[in-house]
Amino acid sequence: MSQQGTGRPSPTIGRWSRRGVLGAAGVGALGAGAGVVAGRAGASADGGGAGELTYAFRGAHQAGVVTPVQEHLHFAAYDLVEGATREDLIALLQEWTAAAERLTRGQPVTEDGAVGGPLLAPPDDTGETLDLGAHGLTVTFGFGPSLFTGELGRRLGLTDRRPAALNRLPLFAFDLLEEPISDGDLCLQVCAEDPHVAVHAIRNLTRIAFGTAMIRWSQIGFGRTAATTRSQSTPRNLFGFKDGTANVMSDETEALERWVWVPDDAEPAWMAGGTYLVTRKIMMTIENWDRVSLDEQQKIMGRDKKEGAPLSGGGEFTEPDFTHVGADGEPLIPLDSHVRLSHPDANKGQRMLRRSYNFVDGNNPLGQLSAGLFFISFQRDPQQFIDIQNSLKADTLNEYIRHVGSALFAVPGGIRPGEWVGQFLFD
Ligand SMILES: C=CC1=C(C)c2cc3[nH]c(cc4nc(cc5[nH]c(cc1n2)c(C)c5CCC(=O)O)C(CCC(=O)O)=C4C)c(C)c3C=C
Ligand SMILES: [Fe+2]
Repeated sequence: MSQQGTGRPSPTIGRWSRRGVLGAAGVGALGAGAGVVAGRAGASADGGGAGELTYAFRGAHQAGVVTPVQEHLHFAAYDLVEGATREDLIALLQEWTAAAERLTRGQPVTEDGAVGGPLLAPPDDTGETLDLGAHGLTVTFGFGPSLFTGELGRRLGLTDRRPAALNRLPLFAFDLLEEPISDGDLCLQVCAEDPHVAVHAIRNLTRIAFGTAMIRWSQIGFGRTAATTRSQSTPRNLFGFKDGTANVMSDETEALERWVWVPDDAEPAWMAGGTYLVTRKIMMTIENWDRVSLDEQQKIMGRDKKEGAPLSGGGEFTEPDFTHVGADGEPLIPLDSHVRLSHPDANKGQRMLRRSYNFVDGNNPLGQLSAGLFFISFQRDPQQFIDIQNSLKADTLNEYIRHVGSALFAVPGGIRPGEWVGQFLFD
């Protein structure tokens, strides 16, 4: 059985159409390679389950952007090691492509895998997910600004390939960034319905990178805090509020073209069909939040806690009405509320696709949970994030959160059979 997970992206998007290779026959042949087609191939002994869910690795766009948001995340940013060459990077991207494609099918990283190789050599695959299946695994590749700049950019011959929009994110008001958990030359966003599967993917892809790139920072996330299809329920973040209600959804074709996917005629050409990925590690002082009254919590968010409805009235999906005032003459959705300040009305109409996760990294010495939101957004131009984040300067939510990590990556478009992720960067 196979199912169409979401609307299939237009086959005329990006690099795919530019090279003019997609006639009607081509589209048909690529149907299952559009990056968002989900399948449950075969049936397991126990009648099947989430383990069999797969998303196509190849398609007009990389998987892991509009794909229905999975429950688990393992995100890793990498730096190239001292002396790594252009050839090393190309070889790494080719190996990562081959391994990631196999993993997303529920297979080990190579044909020999965990148990099929020589007895006297370490196995190619670490083996801890041998019996688990794909669990809807996606692997999304990104390139950081530092890959294109300075001595590294020159050594890799990539200085003139940097998209003008790919710069380190600026320092925002209230930022308390920690350098070791910010930025990076490369990134892999791995999402799956099973945490073991996500961690296994990062573990094995990192192992493949040995000698060329090493992890700079990484983040495990649980419990998606966004939806990308209306068929998914809206999840809640660690402040207990529904998060993702007004997200750009995978069937909003026009909005995706306008706000998420880099267009066909954009510069540089290798970014056609791609997007820009922002990560922000945001600590949430949940112990302080938990001492705030329900009324105040709702005013800070601008939505009610139970339904996620805007404080101006209606249900979860009713558009907020920022003109409504209460008996006291004050706006029902406060001027400094998160929803008012992040809304397109306050941001020149701009939107973004959010794909964030909750995290708890143990606790601090005061016995408080080191909890927060690993914010991930995808946008056609990083300026969308920059504008919205600047607008959040006046947000009352800032009293309860602290941005400690920040990164921007260029996510190249999807690939066809025989190609490898990032190939057109090196043309
Ligand atoms: C710069 C972008 C954003 C950051 C950083 C951010 C942090 C953040 N958000 C919440 C909780 C909620 N956010 C909600 C909506 C919302 N947030 C952003 C952007 C950022 N949030 C946008 C663009 C939107 C949508 C605005 C709109 O179009 O109406 C909501 C409401 C429900 C929803 O629509 O998702 C909640 C709740 C937290 C806790 C947080 C930092 C920890
Ligand atoms: Fe938000």
